[in-house]
Amino acid sequence: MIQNEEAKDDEDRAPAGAKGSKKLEVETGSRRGRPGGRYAVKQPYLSMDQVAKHNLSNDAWVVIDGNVWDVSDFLPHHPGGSRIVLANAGKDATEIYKELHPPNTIENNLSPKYFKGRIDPELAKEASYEAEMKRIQDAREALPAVETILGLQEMEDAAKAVLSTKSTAYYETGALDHVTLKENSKTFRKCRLVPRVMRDVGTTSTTTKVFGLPSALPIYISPASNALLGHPDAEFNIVRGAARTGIVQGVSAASSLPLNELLDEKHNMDEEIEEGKWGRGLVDRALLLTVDSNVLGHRQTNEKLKGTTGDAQPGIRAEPNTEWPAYHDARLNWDDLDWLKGLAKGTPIYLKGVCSAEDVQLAKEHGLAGVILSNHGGRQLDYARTGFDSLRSLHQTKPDLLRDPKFDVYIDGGVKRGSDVLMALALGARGVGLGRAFLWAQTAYGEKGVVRTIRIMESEIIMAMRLLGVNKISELKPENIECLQEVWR
Ligand SMILES: Cc1cc2nc3c(=O)[nH]c(=O)nc-3n(C[C@H](O)[C@H](O)[C@H](O)COP(=O)(O)O)c2cc1C
Repeated sequence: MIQNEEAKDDEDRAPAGAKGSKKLEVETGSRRGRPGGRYAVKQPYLSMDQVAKHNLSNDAWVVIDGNVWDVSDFLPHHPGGSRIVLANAGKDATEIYKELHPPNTIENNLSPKYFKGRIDPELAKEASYEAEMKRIQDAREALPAVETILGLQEMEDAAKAVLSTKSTAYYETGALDHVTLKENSKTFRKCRLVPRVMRDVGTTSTTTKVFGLPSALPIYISPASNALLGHPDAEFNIVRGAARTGIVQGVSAASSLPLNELLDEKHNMDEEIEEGKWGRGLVDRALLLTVDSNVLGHRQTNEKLKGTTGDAQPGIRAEPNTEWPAYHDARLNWDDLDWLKGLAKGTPIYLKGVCSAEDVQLAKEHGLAGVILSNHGGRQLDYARTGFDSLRSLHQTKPDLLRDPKFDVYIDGGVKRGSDVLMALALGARGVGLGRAFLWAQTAYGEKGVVRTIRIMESEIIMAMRLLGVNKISELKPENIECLQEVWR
């Protein structure tokens, strides 16, 4: 493949890897080789079987976007080495080519004589689907054992290896320029933990209540849509993992599986888990009203990939559903809460997606059970501040709201380590949500990935508590944390 990150659609520019390619008959900067252009000749479609015969170093064809190219002469000049090209000879190489090259690299650099024809677009689609299946299957087989995954970043990397480009983009993306998205992952770096020493921490306990429900840990699974893009068992993986470990799961209204099926699965888990210590009874509900999504955020990465192929996975729905018009309503306002409270019939309601201390105050005045300080994983309003910064601001401006035993404040966004969780708790959050972490986990290893992620967080939380000199969650105090003055940076 031609590896040239820098190459642009520039008429005067040397071809990709120009130095090494000089001997080759490439048309410098020319677009004449572009299929369908000036030199395009009407000819019957080629079949993939025909292409497959050209898989030798002196006779190598590849298919890119349905166009067939003879790359035999180019092999020795490929800046990334001939081996990678040869490995794709006789095949549809669209996927790997696109990962490594700017658009039109091949068209702009190879002479038209190397253009052999086109594959029937329908067949090309099928071939690239099959190539993607094969890549995913191979990647799954190459995944390391789940027990060897040591941190949440490793879990994310494992998931990305087995996901299609499009599904990765759907999970990963943020709104517009990703300012908030990137900020989320850095937000905890502005603070430091302040340990106390010589305290007996031999009996550390992480148990607490999250959304009024008993929880083994001060973390919960934040609701996220479309788990089915990552794994055929989708949200079942998450239900099972949460039940096994005793943490609370938020279910998205845009979940790929219906709520009643997830609740049935929860009951089944309760039967299965002998001790039932954490599993049983947790189908009690709290209602999270997402208020940062009155319109769907502007996610350009997803929009760019709309209608492209290569998103399919074995047994998995191909297109992420990014629409759900019924779930967005620009008219949503505080007066709607009376209506919702009527429907909820006493089920506690939490507002998810609050940033400002004034809105936290309003939520309390409206008799709600609490709020989640969140920017929706950076997917809604770019430049919105982070959940953690909102918590810091609340702590500075209205600390009483964080001390009210009848009103809970949670945060989410960018949480990857046990220390992140402890920082939030020290400032008064009751618990911390993780969104993508569980999408990645179930994608890579299904239920086992979800359990592994929770166990990793558990061990990091316990370790950090002990090193901080804290035995119980309720012992975490603002004295345990010191932060830079700026709320964002
Ligand atoms: C792919 C994806 C889908 C999401 N879907 C929803 C949703 O349907 N409802 C909702 O309230 N939040 C949704 N969220 C936001 C999460 O609940 C959570 O706020 C966010 O992911 C936290 O950031 P993190 O991913 O860095 O942990 C989604 C997030 C992602 C990444």
